Amino acid sequence: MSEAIDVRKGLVGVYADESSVSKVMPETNSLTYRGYAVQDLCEEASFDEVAYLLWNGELPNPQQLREFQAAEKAERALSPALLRVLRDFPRDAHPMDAIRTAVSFMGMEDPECADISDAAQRRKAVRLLARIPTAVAATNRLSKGLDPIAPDASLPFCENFFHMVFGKVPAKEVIKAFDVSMILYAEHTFNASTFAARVVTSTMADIHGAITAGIAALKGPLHGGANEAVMHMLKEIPSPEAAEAWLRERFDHKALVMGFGHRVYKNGDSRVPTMKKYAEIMAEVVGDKRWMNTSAVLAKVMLEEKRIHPNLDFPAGPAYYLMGFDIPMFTPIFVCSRITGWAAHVLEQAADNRLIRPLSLYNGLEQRPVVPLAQRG
Ligand SMILES: CC(=O)SCCNC(=O)CCNC(=O)[C@H](O)C(C)(C)COP(=O)(O)OP(=O)(O)OC[C@H]1O[C@@H](n2cnc3c(N)ncnc32)[C@H](O)[C@@H]1OP(=O)(O)O
Ligand SMILES: O=C([O-])CC(=O)C(=O)O
Repeated sequence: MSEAIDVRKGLVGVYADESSVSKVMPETNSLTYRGYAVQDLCEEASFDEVAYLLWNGELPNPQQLREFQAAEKAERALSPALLRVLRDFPRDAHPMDAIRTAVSFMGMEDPECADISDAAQRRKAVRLLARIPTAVAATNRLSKGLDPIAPDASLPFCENFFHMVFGKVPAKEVIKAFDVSMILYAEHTFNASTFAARVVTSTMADIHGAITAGIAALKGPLHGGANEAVMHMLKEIPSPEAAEAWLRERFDHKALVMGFGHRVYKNGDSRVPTMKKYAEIMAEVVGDKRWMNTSAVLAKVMLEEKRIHPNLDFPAGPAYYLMGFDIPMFTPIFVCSRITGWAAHVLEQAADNRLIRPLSLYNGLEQRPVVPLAQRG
């Protein structure tokens, strides 16, 4: 008799490979990037330092950081051809579809597109880190009938993003909250989008293909798309006082509550306390506590009734809203950050590659004869 085959739907609990990029420790609700606690990185480092860390394994010294920042700043501009393509996208296209297509186009334009050597992939990763925010900001402005704003190489990464979206740089508290969100979103082991990028890389395809796949996977509401869904949900709830009744109605319909639950963390997402702190700072800065008050009611009732904790998308959604971003930009902003984690995994996968190709347990019909077309009723 053959042994029972262990099918792990959703690959739950499966270790697909080893990785030294980050470590999720659900037993202590903690997360480290290359050995550093993520909340320490949020307080002591900037997003570009974290990008350097993820790609190089160590935090940069001041000289290394200056060189890394200079390389990123030099690559921010989009080509005239890409800008023309962005202008031709349907006005109502979802920005995630636009950015996925833009990254694919960047691949065709890149002179090193097909070169999958480690050195070339690293250079292309810098170009993607630099250009994706430009494409996200341009897409947002074009969707509103506004002209894109060119990147400003005199501005740091986060300041430049606000400049390209709004034409101005906000207060330092807002920049800090945004920078923290970028650090928290940067990397999270073998999540669905990172795994998609690794699968593509395992075929020896190029980094633009891997990142395009990552973006496609991130869009879904069970993954990165949840940060947009959270804000739509918060806006549907008339007031914090109405939140509990609204939620109980969702329970009656057995509906998913967006921004809650996680495949790995079952007792709380390591990143939530830090993001919540900065979302609350944003609520103070803007003078609007409604979203955080509504969020607090939802989190309390979800925990009491379902024992389910919020994930990072839950505080990130209102934080981005309070920063003034349009809701369809939230997941593209996640892309601007996660390009760092995806690229780190592309490099790691390629450095010790084996084609990723699992098995499926067939449960269809037994083999049968093909009936010629004329005899089929
Ligand atoms: C950055 C990120 O990608 S974080 C994730 C963002 N995604 C979301 O916020 C979407 C909402 N959450 C979910 O859909 C899920 O929690 C996921 C997809 C994140 C994780 O899914 P899984 O690991 O497969 O969790 P699983 O489905 O086993 O959940 C266990 C139970 O909790 C329930 N549950 C989990 N999350 C939620 C939720 N958000 N709302 C209501 N019920 C939930 C499930 O329905 C399931 O109930 P059951 O045992 O009665 O069937
Ligand atoms: O780890 C996951 O499955 C999803 C997640 O939180 C992330 O990608 O940041």
